[in-house]
Amino acid sequence: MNIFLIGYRCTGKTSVGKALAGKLTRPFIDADEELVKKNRVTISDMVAEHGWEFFREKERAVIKSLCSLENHVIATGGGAVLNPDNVKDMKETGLVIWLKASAETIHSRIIQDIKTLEQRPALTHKNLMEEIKETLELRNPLYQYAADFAIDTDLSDTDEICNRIKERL
Ligand SMILES: Nc1ncnc2c1ncn2[C@@H]1O[C@H](COP(=O)(O)OP(=O)(O)O)[C@@H](O)[C@H]1O
Ligand SMILES: O=C(O)C1=C[C@@H](OP(=O)(O)O)[C@@H](O)[C@H](O)C1
Ligand SMILES: [Mg+2]
Repeated sequence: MNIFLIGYRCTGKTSVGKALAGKLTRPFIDADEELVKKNRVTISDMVAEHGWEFFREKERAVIKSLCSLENHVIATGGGAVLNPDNVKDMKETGLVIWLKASAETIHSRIIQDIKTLEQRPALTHKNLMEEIKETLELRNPLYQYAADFAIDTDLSDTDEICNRIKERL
């Protein structure tokens, strides 16, 4: 079984995934890193040039191929659950863990993370806090449906989050 990490931007899927894979001595793969390597373009440039629909098609291709792996820890991008085929494949081939955080926590991590510029182009025309709240409201039912269980990340560091995940495995 693979372990898939899902959740909104900056809930820690990439950082927790890496650390968890280390602790479980399993290989780690980040779907966004794969997409960038395969297409040789940053997410921001891809979306600026071709739009979100194009990005979602590339993301689907990556997730589909990662679902054929075994025993990997796989960090997805925050919007992977928008495609029901991704959700179906992840549920069939692994355990799906939802990392959660409040809109305030997400906002503060997004504006502080150096990778935001290349990796997290705006999803809407709203200001960042409104975008987060509105998008969370739309996506929360999708994360909920996809996930086997959820972990709150607001008050814990990566190490604590890994330990809490390990307790649930
Ligand atoms: N539990 C946490 N506590 C504090 N900062 C965190 C935590 N998890 C992630 N971060 C920070 O948030 C930013 C985004 O983390 P990342 O792992 O890339 O999230 P995601 O892959 O979900 O977008 C990084 O700057 C990271 O250091
Ligand atoms: O929430 C989203 O729609 C996205 C999240 C990003 O990944 P992270 O969740 O790792 O930031 C990246 O896949 C892309 O910018 C789209
Ligand atoms: Mg990530």
